[in-house]
Amino acid sequence: MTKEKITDSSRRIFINTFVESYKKIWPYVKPYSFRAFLALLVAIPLGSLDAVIAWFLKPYTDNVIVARDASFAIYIPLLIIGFTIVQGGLNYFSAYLNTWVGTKVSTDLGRDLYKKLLTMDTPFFDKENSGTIVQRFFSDAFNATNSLISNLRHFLSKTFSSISLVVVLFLNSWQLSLIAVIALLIAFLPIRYVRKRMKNIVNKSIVASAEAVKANNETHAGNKIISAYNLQDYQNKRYNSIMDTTFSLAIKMVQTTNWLSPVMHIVLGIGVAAVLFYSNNLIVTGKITSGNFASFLAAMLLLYTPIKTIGNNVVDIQKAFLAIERIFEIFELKTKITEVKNPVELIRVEKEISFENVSFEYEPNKPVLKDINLKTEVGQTIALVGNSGGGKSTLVNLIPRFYDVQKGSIKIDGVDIKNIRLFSLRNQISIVFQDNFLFSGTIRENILLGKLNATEEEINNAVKSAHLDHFIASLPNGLDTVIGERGTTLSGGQRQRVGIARAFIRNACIVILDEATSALDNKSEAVVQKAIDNLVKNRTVFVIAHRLSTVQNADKIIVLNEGNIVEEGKHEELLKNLNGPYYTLYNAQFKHK
Ligand SMILES: Nc1ncnc2c1ncn2[C@@H]1O[C@H](COP(=O)(O)OP(=O)(O)OP(=O)(O)O)[C@@H](O)[C@H]1O
Repeated sequence: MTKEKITDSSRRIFINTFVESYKKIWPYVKPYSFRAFLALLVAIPLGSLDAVIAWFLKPYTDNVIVARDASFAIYIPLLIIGFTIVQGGLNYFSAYLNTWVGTKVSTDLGRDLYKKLLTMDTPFFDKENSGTIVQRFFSDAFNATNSLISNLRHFLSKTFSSISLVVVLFLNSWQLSLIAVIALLIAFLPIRYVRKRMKNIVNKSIVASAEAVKANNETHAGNKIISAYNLQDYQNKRYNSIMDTTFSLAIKMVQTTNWLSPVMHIVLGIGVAAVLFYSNNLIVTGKITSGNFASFLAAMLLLYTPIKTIGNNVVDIQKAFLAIERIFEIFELKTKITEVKNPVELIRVEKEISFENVSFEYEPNKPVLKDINLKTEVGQTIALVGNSGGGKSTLVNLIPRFYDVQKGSIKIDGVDIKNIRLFSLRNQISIVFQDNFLFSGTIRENILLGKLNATEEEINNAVKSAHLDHFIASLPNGLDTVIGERGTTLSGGQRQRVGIARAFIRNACIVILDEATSALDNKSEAVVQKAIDNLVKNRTVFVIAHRLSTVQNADKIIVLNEGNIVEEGKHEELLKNLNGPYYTLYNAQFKHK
């Protein structure tokens, strides 16, 4: 490709991105287009007023300085006061309008980004770290729109200021103006070369600041491990290395962009020198008056500030556009878990849930479940046991479609769950994990998450069934007691029972218990087990438990090792097979006890 072609295509890319970015952000500006338009209009007189001083110098020089006619100068103080008041008022109005529109746009964008985040699926959250999510779904949107709006405001007023000053230049002398304009154009040339290099640095900076946010999040979540293992120095070193990267990227950015200003300064300086050199001839031959020259020079010098500001603004606007590109990339993110057209509504499970030749892998060619066939009738309890990493959690995670099977299918009453409306499928499932996530807020709010419109009676019922009633009665604020973030002010058993109450109030026909009692001591386990017994009554249950004592009453026990069902049956039947994996597991637990 020739040099011109490269230049031409990079210019096209720049203009296209500019237009594309605007097209994308337009729906967000549209509802406020009147104010946005007004803000734009205000920028015209605000910028153009800069030229008044320069233009004024011509009659002033010709009348007062050259012709010595003082009467002309009488109104000047009044004019200056009036002019300043108008410009001050316009400045305030422009800042107000721009901030109003900008903040509206950025908060609307923030709302939509959060809405998008809520639609993302488990495979997405497995892949993205918390820092990247904060950065991409939150910080980027606010920084980009705020920077865009404020830079755009200055860009507009300074552009109008430049245009009006250029008009003054031409009104005074077209010959000198040509020299000045050529100098300005040359000064602007380097701007577009900067963009490509910036993009790379900006992308790296985003990764670095996402790492910093992640490190802060992990320090909060893992504070006990950090204290217990004296990891302060270790964490500090890791954080320092992130900060070093941030610093070197910031410097790289300065090196990439900050040469623009001095280069423009030098080119414009050469322009002023050329104008002065040529103007001697024009004045001597009487082609321009002294007033023309004074006004021209003032306009040219005044032009330097807005042009320089525009240079910086363009760099910042480009940064904002790069951020906007990234924001709109988020809106285009596709989830792996999708819904078919016209999905079936799941009202309740009537007959059975079946796994038919189900195979699954998180990563290509690393099968986690291999050709699983499994059937459970409604109201039955299926227990999953087996070696660690055998695929038990993975298997139950497939039922609410946290992940989709790659081969085979899971069916509810003969309907593939991929054909069921996701909302209705999940509405029929209550899950209790080993570590139930509790949200900041009150105990009541956390229980209500299972069913937002539950009645007081339903809440009390859930509390009783989860064996939480005595504990709640002992609290001064009862159900309205505020628990810390993630429920840190509760014990493990209490947290678990709040999770069970939440699952209970949902009243779903499928219950999944993923090691719901594994983290508890025997005493807490006994209470939680009672709560679980209430939860699973008359429902179809999948239970994963390491303690085999808790699964002895299951209708069917499945032993899952390395992704294969290696044995299945009732407890007593399985124990008869003295060479079988269940017997080995059972024996191992009793020997440990
Ligand atoms: N999100 C994930 N991404 C990639 N691999 C995963 C993911 N979750 C689990 N795995 C892998 O899948 C395999 C099965 O894990 P799974 O959690 O289903 O086993 P498990 O039988 O429940 O184990 P445990 O009894 O220890 O909880 C493991 O090798 C694990 O490393």
